[in-house]
Amino acid sequence: MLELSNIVVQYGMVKAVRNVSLTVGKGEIVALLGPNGAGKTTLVSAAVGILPVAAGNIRFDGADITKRPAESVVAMGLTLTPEGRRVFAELSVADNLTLGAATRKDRAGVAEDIDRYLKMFPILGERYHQVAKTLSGGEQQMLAVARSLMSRPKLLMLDEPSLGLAPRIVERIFELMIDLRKSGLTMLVVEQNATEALGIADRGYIMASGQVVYEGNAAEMVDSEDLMEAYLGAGVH
Ligand SMILES: Nc1ncnc2c1ncn2[C@@H]1O[C@H](COP(=O)(O)OP(=O)(O)OP(=O)(O)O)[C@@H](O)[C@H]1O
Repeated sequence: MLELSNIVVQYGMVKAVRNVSLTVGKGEIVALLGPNGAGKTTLVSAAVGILPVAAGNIRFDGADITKRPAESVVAMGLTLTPEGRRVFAELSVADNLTLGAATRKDRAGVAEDIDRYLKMFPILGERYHQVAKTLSGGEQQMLAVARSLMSRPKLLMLDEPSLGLAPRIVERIFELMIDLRKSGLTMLVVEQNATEALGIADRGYIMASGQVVYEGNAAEMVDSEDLMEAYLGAGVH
């Protein structure tokens, strides 16, 4: 469904992503792991058109999207929930959700989806008219995910969805990903919680210093203590 080939992304003269190739098949959950500064956020930002690629090719759902602007990529069904619970802080939960559907024209479908996601995230229903900045960290992350889902993605990329959240909320986020997969969503998840991410993923990639240093079957990766130790060190819980 998504095919990144030999991607290079630069900040000025610095190559943050160096020749990375990665694929996500329909229905898969793929985990993208690696230490701080490895280039994971840069890679997913480039994949959705937020950052330009200096070289390489991006294909999504049969089309070349390498040079497409971000809005057009979202409209095609490839959406990123960025790192750091980025919601519109001054807007209500309701407005955040509606804005998530900005690329859609089917009003009735949007209303149905709001109902659906309020059922999936009951806390957002309780806080429906509250401004987002008054929500707890976990609630804001739920809102960020729900807002992304409002664009009706075929493939959702989640950048560190569990970052800074209490263990109980982290567990809830991972359960949610399992539910979303059952509903047919394909996902790429960037995570520091390597063990948990590989626990729900089919395959995993490990990046270090801008490159993919390992890729493999998630169950085999999580069982390999040497691998986890070598590449992920303190990131392993
Ligand atoms: N806007 C920027 N300008 C210059 N350098 C940047 C910028 N954003 C990131 N970098 C650099 O690019 C490299 C990759 O950063 P990136 O945020 O993609 O890593 P990451 O794997 O997502 O890390 P983390 O797990 O800490 O979020 C780092 O060396 C970082 O300092």
